[in-house]
Amino acid sequence: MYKINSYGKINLSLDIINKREDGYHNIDTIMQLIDLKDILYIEENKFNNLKISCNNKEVPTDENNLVYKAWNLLKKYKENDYGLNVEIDKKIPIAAGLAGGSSNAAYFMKAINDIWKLNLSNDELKQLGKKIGADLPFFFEEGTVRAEGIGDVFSPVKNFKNINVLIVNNGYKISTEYVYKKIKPLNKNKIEKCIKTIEEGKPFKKEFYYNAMTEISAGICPQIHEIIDELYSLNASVALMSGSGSTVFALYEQEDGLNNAYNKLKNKYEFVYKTKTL
Ligand SMILES: C[C@@](CO)(OP(=O)(O)O)[C@H](O)COP(=O)(O)OP(=O)(O)OC[C@H]1O[C@@H](n2ccc(N)nc2=O)[C@H](O)[C@@H]1O
Ligand SMILES: Nc1ncnc2c1ncn2[C@@H]1O[C@H](COP(=O)(O)OP(=O)(O)O)[C@@H](O)[C@H]1O
Repeated sequence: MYKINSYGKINLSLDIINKREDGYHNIDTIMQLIDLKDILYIEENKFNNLKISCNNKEVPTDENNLVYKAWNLLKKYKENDYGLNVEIDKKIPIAAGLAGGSSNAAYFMKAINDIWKLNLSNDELKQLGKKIGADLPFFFEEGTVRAEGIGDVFSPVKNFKNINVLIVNNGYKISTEYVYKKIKPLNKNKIEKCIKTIEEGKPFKKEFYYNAMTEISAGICPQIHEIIDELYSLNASVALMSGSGSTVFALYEQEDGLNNAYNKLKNKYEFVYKTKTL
């Protein structure tokens, strides 16, 4: 049995640059790995197939699961007749802007590459992952990176690890596709300023953190604005929606500020987690 951590991500800032010929959008974002994680339990079976189980009944366990899509991409590289049973212990809220599904698929790909010695390079895995979703390539980079293109062209950012993060999600699921369909590219070119303020370190300057998707997602889930305001009233240094939402994350420079906000909100919203950047 192999036990694999499958970490989530937040977008420390997100800009939409323009719409591409292929219908996707060029984005400019700072992606940050966080210690909020699912756990994948993987073991071989003798049936040359993939069996997925999950403690969250809202996660599909058929070919719609992104792990299944990863299996379909990788199985042609294996030189054995074994299959795999994958149990997903789901902690990351679904359709939340935290890329839980993409993370599961990416960490599954890394694990199988190692377990079955497929000898695929990180870049080959990244290119395969991109076929499953635009968020997958990030999980072959990890840490803190600037992502452009559809989210697959990376440049380094000074690492931003071990920062206190409060994750607040009211359980409202938002379709990424819906938000991208509604959004007008803004290209506010604010990412450079956010990178600069990250490189300067603390104190965090909230005016430089920005998510171009917030207004669209808050249009269908107004509570996003309420949660942001509430987090600022609880002394968050930064409070911002992650990705297409509905998750809002807050950065706290001090542990006691984080603990105070957590204790005030933990019984008010469906998912409230204390975590750290990785
Ligand atoms: C918004 C972001 C920001 O990190 O994250 P989430 O909120 O999903 O976590 C990502 O761009 C989400 O990436 P991901 O969720 O993998 O998107 P995909 O499954 O590849 O695409 C879902 C749909 O979103 C649109 N899409 C996605 C990525 C992109 N750069 N441009 C797009 O227009 C496309 O219409 C696509 O059909
Ligand atoms: N392993 C998985 N974990 C979570 N959601 C998954 C998974 N595989 C497929 N899905 C589907 O993907 C959608 C949400 O994916 P997720 O990565 O959680 O969203 P987001 O990218 O917004 O964080 C949901 O519709 C869910 O049914």
